[in-house]
Order: sequence, then structure tokens, then C-alpha cells
Amino acid sequence: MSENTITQQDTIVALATANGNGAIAVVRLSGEHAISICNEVFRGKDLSTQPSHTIHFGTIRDGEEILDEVLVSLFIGPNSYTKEHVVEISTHNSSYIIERVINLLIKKGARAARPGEFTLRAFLNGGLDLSQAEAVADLIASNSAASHQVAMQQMRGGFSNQLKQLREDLITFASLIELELDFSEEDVEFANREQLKVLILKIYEVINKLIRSFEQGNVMKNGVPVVIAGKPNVGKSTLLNALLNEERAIVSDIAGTTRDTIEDEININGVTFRFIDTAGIRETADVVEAIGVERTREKMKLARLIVYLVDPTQDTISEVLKQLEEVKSLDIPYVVIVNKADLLADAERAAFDVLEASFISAKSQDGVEELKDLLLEQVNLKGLNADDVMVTNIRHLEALKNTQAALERVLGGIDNPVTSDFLALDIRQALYHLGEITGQVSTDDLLDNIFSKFCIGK
Ligand SMILES: Nc1nc2c(c(=O)[nH]1)N(C=O)[C@@H](CNc1ccc(C(=O)N[C@@H](CCC(=O)O)C(=O)O)cc1)CN2
Ligand SMILES: Nc1nc2c(ncn2[C@@H]2O[C@H](COP(=O)(O)OP(=O)(O)OP(=O)(O)O)[C@@H](O)[C@H]2O)c(=O)[nH]1
Repeated sequence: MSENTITQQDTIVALATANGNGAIAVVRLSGEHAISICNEVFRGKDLSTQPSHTIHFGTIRDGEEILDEVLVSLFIGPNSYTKEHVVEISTHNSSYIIERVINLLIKKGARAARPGEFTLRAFLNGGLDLSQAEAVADLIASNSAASHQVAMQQMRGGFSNQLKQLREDLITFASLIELELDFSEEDVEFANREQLKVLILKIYEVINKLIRSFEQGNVMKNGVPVVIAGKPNVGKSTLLNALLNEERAIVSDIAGTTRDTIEDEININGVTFRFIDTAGIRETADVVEAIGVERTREKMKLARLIVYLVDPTQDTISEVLKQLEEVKSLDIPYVVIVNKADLLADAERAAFDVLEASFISAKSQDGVEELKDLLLEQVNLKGLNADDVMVTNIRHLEALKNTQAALERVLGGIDNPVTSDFLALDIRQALYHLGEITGQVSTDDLLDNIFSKFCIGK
């Protein structure tokens, strides 16, 4: 932590709002000298005598030059986001004003903040734990009801409070068992093995549930990658357009015009579906197309759901069944959709019954709404409880799995008694991995890695 704790003495400054349009920009300062630095350039009330959580009108001056008329908000540490003194200057949103104000504050002793440094400080000062800090980034990136819900839950404590309590309980046992090591000659048992087992099983249950929540959580956070597959000209691009409701992909009569993959998103009932439009699946001698076909297979493997499109005017049942063998072999959920239903007489439809497919007409948009319902059904988010805590972060998932493995070793060590030192070792490992999630255990590298992905000013 050396670097972080040293630089924490600096007062940092950054633009907190986005670059670009908007009426107002907020320049944020955090650190020991935030108030005094601002006071030097602010003409209005003396900020050093004002109570926390107050707003003051005045001007920002560089010497006698007035840079802007502003509002200054005051947060006196530790009652702030970062737990340090925080001052926010709301200026008019001009890139010129912003640059002048920030440079002026730097001249008066502040330093430009690094990406995520405000939130890093909130973490280092105990305002947020690590999983909550990570959720702040997820919240900013959230763009659907589902991704917003999981990020908000995590930011407000989510599973980390629960994990922290369980970790405390486990620490008590670890200490008792380590005490036994000091008396190893005397064969004493300070830690009741039955109670330990009950606790471990309880933690195990919680961890297990969290691990299982990942798939659902991941879908909510990142959306569902869907591949629309099918032979050339079955209407994949037309369907994608119908779903996106705009002309994104090129539609043409010439087979194989979709040469590359185009990704796009739609939101169905708050869940994001990321569609990947692909080149047709077929053997081909055309090199450019062959690349497209290979990519289709690669893309299909990335999908969580495959929409397999059939053209009843072109494909025969036996051909389709053969193609579906290939789709099945990928072991990814799929739905079969017969397109161009407008060209089918009712009698002809019956021939496709074996496919248990839905019929649509991408061109006239018939059945497209029903297809959306079908997609939602496939990802099965209906059973989702709004209060369910969800893991969405791969780092957390890894730590949970490592915790689980260590707990299994502890359980094994209780059932087939091993010496206290082995038990203590495995408990310490479980504690370590649990602590990784909330940041009770962390390294500079890990923190760098997490916070460098934030934007500047956050
Ligand atoms: N202008 C502004 N808006 C913002 C933030 C900010 O820093 N500034 N935030 C962040 O970037 C988020 C809000 N987060 C915040 C969290 C705590 C405190 C705060 O003042 N906490 C005090 C007082 C709590 C209270 O009165 O109940 C405290 O914790 O003691 C402020 C913002 C989103 N909107
Ligand atoms: N009658 C009818 N024609 C359709 C329907 N859907 C697509 N088509 C037509 O089928 C042709 C091929 O459609 P595309 O969407 O380009 O097919 P694709 O599967 O993307 O084709 P590739 O780019 O070759 O892979 C176009 O002429 C579309 O207008 C439909 O529901 N009914």
C-alpha cells in the first residue's frame, strides 16, 4: 500500500462531470487542503468557517481576473464521499473555464487526480469496501434496468456485509485453533470441532449460492449474447433489422452479403440482448466468405442463445435437421424459427411441425414481438427475485471458488481429523480469499488494476 498511502496526503482535483455538452461542470477537490486551496481562489464567504454540506455563491479569481461565477459545495471530512475534505466547484460548462480553474487549483497546491482516485480514497478511508467500489464503476456503466439493479445492490452492500460477518466468525475459530498450536504437546482442543463444522457449512452454503448466482448476474450485467444463425439468404439481416427496428445491417437479395459480424443490442423488459449478425453457415470456396463462415462458428460458441433461422422456401426438412445437429453439438440453448411465413400456405406449414419451430415473417415483422417473448423465456429471468443478491464480477467469482475449495479442505480435515496446524492453514486460506472480495486483503497491483479502469474524476 506504500504508494497509495503516501499519495493520499495530496489534495487531488479533477473534472467530475463529462467533457462536452451540458450547462454546468463540476470540478471536485479532495484532501486535507481542499478547503484552504479553494478558499484562496474563491471570492465569497470564508469557506473555512462554513458548516459541512452547505453551498456558497461567489467567483473564482486568478489574481484579479474573474474566471467564472460559481457555486461551491462543502463537505467537511469525514462526512464526504472520500471521507476527506471535499469541495465541489460548479462552473459554467466551458472547456476553457474548466481548464483555467483546474490549472489554477493545481498552481495553488492540488494535484491532478488519477483515474478512480476519489473512489480509491473512499475505499482506503473505509467509506466503501472493495466490492462496493467496483460496483460504482458498474453503476456508471449500467444501461439497463437489470444491470442497474445488480450494480445498485452491490454498491449498497450486497453480499459484502454478509461475507464480512461470516469472516469475523471464522477468524474467531482460526485464532482458537492457532492457540492450540501453542499447546501442541498437551493435546487440547480450544475450538469445538462440531461448532466449527456448523459454521463452515453455513459459510459454504452462502458461498455456494453466490457462485450459482453468477450466471444470472452476468446476464443481468452484461446482457445475453445471441447469435442469429442460418444459411445465406434465410433472412438473418432482415430479422436483426426487425428486432433493432432500424436499418443497421445490409439487406440484399444476393446470397452471402453479410460478410462480417455486426453487433447490436436491444432491451427486452430491462434485459439487454446483444445480437450478433453473422455470415451464413455453409461450405464455400470464396476466401472472404470462408473467413466469415469460420467467424460464425466462433461467434456461435460465444453465444448464450442461438436463434436458428430456417427458410422454408429454400431449405428442406432433412437439410435443416442436419444443420441442427451441428447447432446441437455446440451445447448452447437454441430456438428454431421458420422465417418467410408469408410465403407459406397453411398446408405447407405442417411439413415443418417436426422442428417445433415458431413461424415469423421478418420482412413484415409478423411474429417478431412473440420472438422477443421467447428470447426472454429462454434466459429465464422471470424467476428472479428483485432482492436476490447476485455476483457479477469474475474476480469475486474466482475468490468465491477459492474460498469454497479451502472450506472443503477444512471440512475434510474435521471429518478425518488432521492436526490443528493443517486445519489452521486451510481456514487461513478461506479467510484470505473471502477478504479478497471485500478488500480486507488487497495488494497495490490489485487496486491499481481495479481503479485504473475507472474514469478520471470518479
Ligand atoms: N455532487 C455530487 N454528486 C454525487 C456524488 C458526489 O461526490 N458529488 N457522488 C459520489 O461520487 C455520489 C453520491 N455519493 C456520496 C456519498 C456520500 C456523501 C456524503 O456527504 N456523505 C456524508 C453525509 C451523509 C449524510 O448526510 O447522511 C457522510 O458519509 O458522512 C456524498 C456523496 C453521486 N452523486
Ligand atoms: N418474403 C419474405 N422475404 C424475406 C423475409 N425475410 C427476409 N426476406 C428476404 O430474403 C432475402 C435475404 O434476406 P437477408 O436478411 O439479406 O438474409 P441473410 O440471411 O442475412 O443473408 P446473408 O447476408 O446472405 O447471410 C432478402 O431479399 C429479404 O428481403 C420474409 O419474412 N419474407
